[in-house]
Amino acid sequence: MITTLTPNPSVDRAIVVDDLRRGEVLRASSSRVDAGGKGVNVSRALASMGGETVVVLPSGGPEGALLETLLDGADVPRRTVAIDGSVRMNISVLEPDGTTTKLNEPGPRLSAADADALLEAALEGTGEGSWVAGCGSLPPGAPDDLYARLIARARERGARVAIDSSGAPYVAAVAAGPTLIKPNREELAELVGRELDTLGAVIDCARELVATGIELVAVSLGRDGAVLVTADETVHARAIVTDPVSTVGAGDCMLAGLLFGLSRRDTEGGSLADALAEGVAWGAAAVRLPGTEVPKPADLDAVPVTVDPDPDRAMPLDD
Ligand SMILES: Nc1ncnc2c1ncn2[C@@H]1O[C@H](COP(=O)(O)OP(=O)(O)O)[C@@H](O)[C@H]1O
Ligand SMILES: O=P(O)(O)OC[C@H]1O[C@](O)(COP(=O)(O)O)[C@@H](O)[C@@H]1O
Repeated sequence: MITTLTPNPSVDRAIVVDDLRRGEVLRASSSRVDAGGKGVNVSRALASMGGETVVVLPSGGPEGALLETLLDGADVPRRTVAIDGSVRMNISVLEPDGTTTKLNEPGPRLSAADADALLEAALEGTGEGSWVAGCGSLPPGAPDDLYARLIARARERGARVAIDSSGAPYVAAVAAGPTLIKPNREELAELVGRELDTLGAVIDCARELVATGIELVAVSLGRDGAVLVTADETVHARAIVTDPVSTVGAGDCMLAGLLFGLSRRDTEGGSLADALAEGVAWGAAAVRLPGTEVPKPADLDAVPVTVDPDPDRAMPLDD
C-alpha cells in the first residue's frame, strides 16, 4: 500500500495559448481541469496503473468539492480532512513549443488541528513495508516540520517515507532522514546551495545526501531522465519524447512509477534499474498527455526507456 499525503492539493486548470504575451488579452485554444497537487497526482497515477493507494488531503470550499468529484471519477481512494478554507486552483499556461508557465496559489490556511489530523490520517494503516509519500508545498499555517514529523512517526511503525517538496519544509524533511527523496535538478541545487551542471555533479550531490542516511535519492532531470543513487548503486535512465504536450505532473508520475517499481521489487525481486526505468517510463508517458492527465498502462508502450549510467556527461544530454 502506498499512502500519499498532499497538505496543499489543487484543482489544476491547464490553458493552451499560441503565444503567451504579458499584458495582452489572449484567447485560449483549449483548456482542461484535473485533480492536482503532488501526492494527489502520485495516487492518481498509481490508481490508473492498478497500484494500491490512498490519498490523504484537506478539502473545503467549491474547489474542494470539485477535487473530490474528480478523484471519485478516477476511482482514487481518499481520506479527507474537512477545512474552513477553499482548496486552491493552480493554472498552467501551455504553448505549442512545450513551454509551460505555472501559476500556483498559496492555498488555504490550515489550523494546527488540521495539520495534526492530516498527519494522523496519513499514518492510518501504515506499518512494516508500507510506503507513505509526503508531497508538495505546505499551505499557510502548516508547520515547516510537518513532513519531518511524518518521517519520525512513520519510522516508529516501520513504514518507509518518500518526500517530494520544496523550500524550508523540504530542508527540515531531509534533515529528518526520509527513506527516499525525489527532487528535480533545481530543487536538489536549492537543497545543497550550488549549481549542478553535469550528471556527475548531480550524482556526487545525491551521494552526499545518501551519506547523511537517506537510503534512496532519485533526481528527476526533465528530458534527461532521472538518476537513482543508493549507498551501493547509481543508475540513470531516460526516455526520448519527441512530442511533449504538458510537463505538469511529470515528476509526480515519475515518483509514482518509482514507488510502484520499488514495491514490486519487494515481492517479485528485480533491480533498482528496473524500478527507476518504471519511474522514467511513467514520467515520459505523462509528458505526452495534456494538462495533468496521468498515464494508463497502454500509454507506456510508446516510450522505450534506456538505462545509461554515464556520469561524466554535461546536461542537457545529447540525443
Ligand atoms: N521533455 C521530456 N522528455 C522526456 N521525458 C521527460 C521530459 N520532461 C520530463 N520527463 C520525464 O518526467 C520526469 C520528471 O520530470 P522533471 O521535469 O524532472 O520533474 P518535475 O516535474 O518534478 O520538475 C523525468 O524524470 C522524465 O522521466
Ligand atoms: O505544491 P506545489 O509545489 O505548489 O505544486 C503543486 C502543483 O504541482 C503539481 O503537482 C504538478 O507538479 P510539477 O509542478 O512538478 O509538474 C500540480 O498538480 C500542482 O498544481
